Amino acid sequence: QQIIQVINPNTSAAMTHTIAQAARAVAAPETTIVAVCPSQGVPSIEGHFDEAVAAIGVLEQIKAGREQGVSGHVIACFGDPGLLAARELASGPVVGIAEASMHMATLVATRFSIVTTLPRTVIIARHLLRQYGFEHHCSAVHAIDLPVLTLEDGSGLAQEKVRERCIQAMQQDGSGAIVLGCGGMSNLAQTLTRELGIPVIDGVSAAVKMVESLVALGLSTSKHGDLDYPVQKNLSGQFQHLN
Ligand SMILES: NC(=O)NC1=NC(=O)NC1=O
Repeated sequence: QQIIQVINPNTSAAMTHTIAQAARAVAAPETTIVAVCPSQGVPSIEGHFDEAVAAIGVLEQIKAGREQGVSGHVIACFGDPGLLAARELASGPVVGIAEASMHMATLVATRFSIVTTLPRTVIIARHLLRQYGFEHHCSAVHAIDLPVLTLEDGSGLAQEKVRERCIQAMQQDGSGAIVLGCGGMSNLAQTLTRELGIPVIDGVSAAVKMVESLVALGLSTSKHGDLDYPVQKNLSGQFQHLN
């Protein structure tokens, strides 16, 4: 038995539920998924400011998960907010859904496209492609030009826009795979893969299986060097609970 903590870095309960369902759909029988989100922070993450605010909530959840003895962690926002800080704090493996989906895409295609939410989050995806070394694997990054929380408004409009953008990417980009660029899209991958006949990859499920693999291989975050636990010091005020 093992527990994998899946953190939705935004405070939307509906999106946490969507993410939890996608994680549980692929988790191994011996894996228990614990889905959480910060008690305070941003309702959705749509830029650099939101990511900075959300990162503190991610670290709070990582600390709580480590104290509960979880085997590993998933950061379920396409910006992978707080990823390296989370790896310092965690003892188990920490995988972000952007890096997980990008890695998976490179294993099934020579080029992939990304379909994300607002145009301004395109730059965040581009920063991650460079940081992870996948720039030359990614043909294009598209945005549905709708706010993140429209994915949870029940209208189906955002889901239809994702489908349209995936079809465009398949026809125009010369990509063999498509990466869904938002945790809130995690329930669309299977249907779109079947309908479009192209691997459409969700980062939540990819990250859950990568954490399971790391645990199975006995691999956890290296504490040799820059991902060692944070230097002990006295955090003050509202950050005391992170000590
Ligand atoms: N590109 C994105 O839409 N990132 C995200 N913002 C959120 O609040 N969750 C995501 O996955």
